Amino acid sequence: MKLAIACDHGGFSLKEAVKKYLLEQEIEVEDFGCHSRESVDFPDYARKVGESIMAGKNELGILCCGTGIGMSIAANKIKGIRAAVVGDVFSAKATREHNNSNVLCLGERVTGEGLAVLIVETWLQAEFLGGRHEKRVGAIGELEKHLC
Ligand SMILES: O=C(CO)[C@H](O)[C@H](O)[C@H](O)COP(=O)(O)O
Repeated sequence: MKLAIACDHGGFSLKEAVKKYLLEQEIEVEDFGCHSRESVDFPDYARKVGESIMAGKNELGILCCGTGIGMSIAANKIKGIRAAVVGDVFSAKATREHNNSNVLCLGERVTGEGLAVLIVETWLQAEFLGGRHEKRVGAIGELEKHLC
C-alpha cells in the first residue's frame, strides 16, 4: 500500500513520528512536507496529499497540523476525498468501516504521539464494511456534484 503524508509547522513532530512508525511497518510513504517548524499554510499540504490520492499515486493519506481540523476542512474540498479528524481509537475504526475515509487528520497540539500512532494503526487495519454504508458514502459523492 502507498500512503501520502504531509503536515504544517504545527504538526511537524507528529508527522515525523507517524512516518517513522509507517516505515517500521514497511509501508511505502510519500512525504509531501513540510520539513521543519518554519511557519507554512496547511491548505497547500492538504492539497498535495488529496491530489496525489485522486491521481491514483497514493491510496490513503495522513495529514498533521495543530488540531487536524484545518487540514480536514481543506482536504474535504477536493472531490473524492473523505478526510476525518480523529482523536480516539473508536473513531479511527469507525471512520474506515462506515465512512470509507481515505485521509486521516491528526492534531499534534491535541493528541499525544503514542495515541496518534495507535489511531494510525487502527485506521490502517480497519476496512470499509460496505452494505448500508455504501449508499451513504455514495450520497456524499452526490453532494460533490452540487445537487443540493
Ligand atoms: O489549521 C489549523 C487549525 O485548524 C492548524 O492547527 C494549524 O496548525 C494552526 O492554525 C497553525 O497555527 P499557528 O498559530 O500559525 O502556529
